[in-house]
Amino acid sequence: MNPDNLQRTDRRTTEIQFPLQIKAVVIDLDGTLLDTAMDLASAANKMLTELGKPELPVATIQSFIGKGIQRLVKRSLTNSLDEEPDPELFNKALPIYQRNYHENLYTHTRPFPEVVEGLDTLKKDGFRLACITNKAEAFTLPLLRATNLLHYFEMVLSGDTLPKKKPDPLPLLHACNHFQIKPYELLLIGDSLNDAMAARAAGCHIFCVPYGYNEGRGVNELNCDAVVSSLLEATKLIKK
Ligand SMILES: O=C(O)COP(=O)(O)O
Ligand SMILES: [Mg+2]
Repeated sequence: MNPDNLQRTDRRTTEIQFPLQIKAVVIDLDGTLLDTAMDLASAANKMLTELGKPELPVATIQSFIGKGIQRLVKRSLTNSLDEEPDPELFNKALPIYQRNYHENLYTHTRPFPEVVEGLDTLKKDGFRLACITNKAEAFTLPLLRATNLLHYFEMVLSGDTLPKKKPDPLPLLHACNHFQIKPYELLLIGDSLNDAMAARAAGCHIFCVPYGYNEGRGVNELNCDAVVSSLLEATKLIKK
């Protein structure tokens, strides 16, 4: 085992006691609340077709999800995680992507299993709830409304709501300020390295679900307090 893992295991068993005492729960959208990959991938492939480029496998595009729509478009254009496309091509591609995604925002998108049951339980148990996503607000709000999840959340912070998005801690610190709580009284439930890094940087707790989108990084690699099979499972590890 590498020393980093040893340190992490040690920190978990000595400092973390379950059930965790917290006041608010913040939940990631893509890959945690909603299974959006199919609709995100179809919009990317329609964009590629309109630009005369070959389509990509859905699994490839799924591995590009995590850092917002602009990054997803860049990754789809270059078929790589980090390469920058020609700026002119990107400027042409972005509105094509946005139009296609708007047209089919929730054709296949559904909540993952036990999301609704988990949110009902969190609400019944009296936790304050927010959604924090890297997705642009123009897509976030219609999607949460269409899937009947919007009413659970006191606050929704999208990728373009604040000057910085996850993995920056700003959205989580903004939520702590809104709820008037300390960072350690807030739990983020997410699916990716962006969530884990944001939570650690803010000093919040973090649980990860294993079924989401993680840019090719297995959930066990992430520095989180627990891996939970669903939102409903998460409710068993926390108390007010
Ligand atoms: O829009 C993305 O790329 C990811 O969004 P998320 O933060 O809800 O996972
Ligand atoms: Mg996510």
